[in-house]
Amino acid sequence: MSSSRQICVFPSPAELALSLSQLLVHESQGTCSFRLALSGGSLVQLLSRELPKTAGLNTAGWKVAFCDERLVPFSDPESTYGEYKRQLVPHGLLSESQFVTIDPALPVEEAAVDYTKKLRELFPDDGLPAFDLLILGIGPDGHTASLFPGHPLLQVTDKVVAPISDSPKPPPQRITLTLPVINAAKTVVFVATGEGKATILKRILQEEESDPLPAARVSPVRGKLLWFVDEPAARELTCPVEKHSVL
Ligand SMILES: O=C(O)[C@H](O)[C@@H](O)[C@H](O)[C@H](O)COP(=O)(O)O
Repeated sequence: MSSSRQICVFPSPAELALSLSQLLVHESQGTCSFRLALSGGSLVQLLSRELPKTAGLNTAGWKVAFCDERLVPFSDPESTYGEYKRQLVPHGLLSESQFVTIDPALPVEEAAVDYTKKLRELFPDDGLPAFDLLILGIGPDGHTASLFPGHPLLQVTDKVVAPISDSPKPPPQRITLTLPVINAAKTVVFVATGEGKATILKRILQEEESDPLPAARVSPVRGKLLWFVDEPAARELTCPVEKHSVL
């Protein structure tokens, strides 16, 4: 478990989204290059509602990649990039060229290799890509990105991006950042809302299991780990948390 873990509890998803947007302003200000990786699921709506109205946000130097992506055409409602594009590009907040996207026409193994090359261009130095900020979600099974409990991908240490073709959460074919890349990030923020996440959140944050859930394996090597959760998701937690109210 990370020693610098910070658990921030918000009364509602709206307050959480406001704080997350302020974190993005804070982390990206004063840098000419800000490399961010986003997740799909409910995070898309949460960010898309809040970011366009966030004061002080300068996205000019942003490059936006994905913690995982579903191998479907961008026009498919299941495409994570497709959803962000539909929500954020019309506002002029980000342009299409700022996103680092998969090639959904490739077979899944080749899509992972192709995405690795694109990330290597984004991080020209040797070694593991170290994103400035990663935003992750969690599933009710404890998965994060497309790393699922008990799946062999949890053991992968020699790849930046891995393919998965048997994802228990549809669609089955996806690509995902591997754990070493997630743990190389400078800041990792988990976002979890709703009482459907309460039980798994307690397991992830409070129980030291011999075979930890994927989300419990996230512990940035040199970076910081933040949890942004709402009150229903935090309901079962008995560990120290910070209560925030920003509205
Ligand atoms: O492709 C995906 O589905 C996501 O990237 C996935 O990892 C998501 O972040 C979690 O499943 C949480 O999803 P919710 O926020 O919708 O519960």
